[in-house]
Amino acid sequence: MPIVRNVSRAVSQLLQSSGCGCGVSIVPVRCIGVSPRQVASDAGFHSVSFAETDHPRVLITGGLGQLGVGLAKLLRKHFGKNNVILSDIRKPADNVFYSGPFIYADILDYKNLREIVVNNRITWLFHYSALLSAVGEANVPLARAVNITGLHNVLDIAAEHNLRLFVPSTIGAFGPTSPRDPTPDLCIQRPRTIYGVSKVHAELMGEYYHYRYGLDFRCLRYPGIISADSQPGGGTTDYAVQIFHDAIKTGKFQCNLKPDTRLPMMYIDDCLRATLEVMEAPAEALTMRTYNISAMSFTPEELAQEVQKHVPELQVTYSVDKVRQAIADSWPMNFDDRNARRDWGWKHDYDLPELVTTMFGFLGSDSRIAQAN
Ligand SMILES: NC(=O)c1ccc[n+]([C@@H]2O[C@H](COP(=O)([O-])OP(=O)(O)OC[C@H]3O[C@@H](n4cnc5c(N)ncnc54)[C@H](O)[C@@H]3O)[C@@H](O)[C@H]2O)c1
Ligand SMILES: C[C@@H](O)[C@H](N)C(=O)O
Repeated sequence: MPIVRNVSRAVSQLLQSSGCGCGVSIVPVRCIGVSPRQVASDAGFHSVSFAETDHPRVLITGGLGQLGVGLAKLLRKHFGKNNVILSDIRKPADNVFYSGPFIYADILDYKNLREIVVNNRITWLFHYSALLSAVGEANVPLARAVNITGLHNVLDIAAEHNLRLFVPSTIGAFGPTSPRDPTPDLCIQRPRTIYGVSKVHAELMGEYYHYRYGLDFRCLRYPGIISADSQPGGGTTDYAVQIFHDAIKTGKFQCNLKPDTRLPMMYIDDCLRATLEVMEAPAEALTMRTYNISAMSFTPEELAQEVQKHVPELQVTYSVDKVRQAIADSWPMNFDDRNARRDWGWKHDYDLPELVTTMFGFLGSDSRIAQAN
């Protein structure tokens, strides 16, 4: 009994002393072991010049998905090519492999991840590995492992090595009982997908580590992201990328959501710029550690009409995927991002017309538009 009392006294003292989130010295260090793996010595990022050390040393996990390669490109422009390491468990395409440092990193392998962070003196970590909403429902055990166990590894390593940590969340962190039009930063969050549950968990764990251990955790809830030169990884908002490819290739598009399904969306350049901006924001400016960010919101029907301004002969049909539709029906229709705009000056550049024009500019639709006219 006295032991229990002593322990609970110690815990309550700890909790009281760490409430401000500043300067807490205890971090969740896991048992130190010898890693069986070695980072390749020819990876090309060990010999940095002195000037390069002024910049953050960045690691991106899950970097070969829809967003990671673009993020690496943006960060390399700002911090230098060799200061940004892209990682994934997949094999990179030639152009990605030769554009800057790439390394194999499985976020479920704690020791390997720690070794990469230590050997490369990483100071900022962007944690992009995840299974998205639709693929997550198709393989719940894997989604749980990658999205939850993987996050635990990343959090511990980040806290142990004093990293600034970015973890993206999503509109999918809300559910049918959340206010949907608009959805504020702070409201009820009861998502019905393993993806959403894992992202709420990430938000809460990151904030807990911030207040408990002083971890510099930063998180943005992204809308559905639309990009031209990278493919989405199995989400509910994927249709909004596919329509552009199909419009150009076949002039026919079969949408897997109902025509009036309204969801928040964003062009990739806005999303990546927001990510860099929140990471660079002074800590004093951040009144919260998890922010909604918003740009536009549309339905498949509205997107199709805008696309048809560029490809008038596009034929759109609807064949609803029940799983994706149920997910979309539980997500926000509009996102309230006033806190991000107030605290660190978030401002989107792309609305729907600019998005569609930019996508066709990238995908080289000129010949098709010419044919249509
Ligand atoms: N793309 C969007 O519309 C969107 C919207 C909201 C939030 N997000 C979030 O942004 C992040 C990046 O999204 P994305 O669209 O690039 O995802 P994606 O599905 O395209 O890519 C995820 C990457 O994670 C990797 N991965 C899977 N298991 C791994 C493991 N064990 N170790 C290391 N890597 C592993 C995959 O190989 C893949 O390349 C995710 O966390 C996602 O939840 C994306
Ligand atoms: C919105 C988002 O997190 C992802 N694009 C998905 O649909 O799952």
